[in-house]
Amino acid sequence: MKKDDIRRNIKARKTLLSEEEKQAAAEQVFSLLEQTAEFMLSDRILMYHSLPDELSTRAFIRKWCGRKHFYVPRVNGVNLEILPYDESRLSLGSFHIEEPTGTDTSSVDEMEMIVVPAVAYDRSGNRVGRGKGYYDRLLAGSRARKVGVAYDFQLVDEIEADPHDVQVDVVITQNNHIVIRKYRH
Ligand SMILES: Nc1nc2c(c(=O)[nH]1)N(C=O)[C@@H](CNc1ccc(C(=O)N[C@@H](CCC(=O)O)C(=O)O)cc1)CN2
Ligand SMILES: Nc1ncnc2c1ncn2[C@@H]1O[C@H](COP(=O)(O)OP(=O)(O)OP(=O)(O)O)[C@@H](O)[C@H]1O
Repeated sequence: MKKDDIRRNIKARKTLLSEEEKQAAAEQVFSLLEQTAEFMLSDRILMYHSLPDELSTRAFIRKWCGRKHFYVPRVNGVNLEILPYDESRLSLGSFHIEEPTGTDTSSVDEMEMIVVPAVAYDRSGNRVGRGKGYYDRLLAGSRARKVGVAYDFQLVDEIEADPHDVQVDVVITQNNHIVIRKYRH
C-alpha cells in the first residue's frame, strides 16, 4: 500500500477508538515494552510526548521518569533536538506538541533506546510517519535500539520503503511483539 493511503486509513480507524480502548491499549503495549531486556537494560531512552491521536506515552513516562533518564524531541526547523524530559519545563511547540524548553540538548548517539512514533509499521520494521522525515533524519546513523509502539491496526501488510527510510528493530502492539533484529548487549 502507498504511504498516503496508509495515512488516510489509519487516521479513519483511530477516530473509532473510545477513551477506554485507548487507555487499555497503551497499558498493554507499554507493559510488554517493560518486560523486554532492552528496556530493562537501557537507561537513556528517547520517548515521544504523545499527541491525542497517538498511543499515549503519558502514564508510562510518569511511571518511569524517576528511574530512567527519559528524553523527548523538540522540533528545530527541519531537525529534531533531544532534551531531557522534565514535566515542569514543557511548552507548546511546533505542531501543538508539548516540548522541553532549555538548552541542554543531547546527541542521538547518547541514546540507548529510541521509541519511534509512526502512523504504521510492517513486520519488517518499515514505518510510515507523518511525512516530514524528522525521524528518518534523526535515526540515520543511530545505533540505538529502535522500538515502534502502536495499536494492533497500525501493523499493516507491507510498506513500500524509500531509500532514506530507517527501520525499527522491534514493533510492539497490544497483541504482537515482533523482533526484527535480535538484541545484543
Ligand atoms: N508525539 C510526537 N512527537 C513528535 C513527532 C511525532 O510524530 N509525534 N514527530 C515526528 O516526526 C516530530 C514532529 N513532527 C510532526 C510532524 C507533523 C505533525 C502533524 O500534526 N501534522 C499534521 C499536518 C498538519 C500540520 O502541518 O500541522 C497531521 O499529521 O495531520 C506533527 C508532528 C517530533 N515530535
Ligand atoms: N536522511 C534524510 N535526509 C534528508 N531528507 C530526508 C531524509 N529522510 C527523509 N527525508 C525527506 O523527508 C521527507 C519525508 O519522508 P517520508 O515520507 O519517508 O517521512 P516519514 O517517514 O513519514 O516521516 P518521519 O520520519 O518524520 O516519521 C521526504 O521528502 C524525504 O526526502
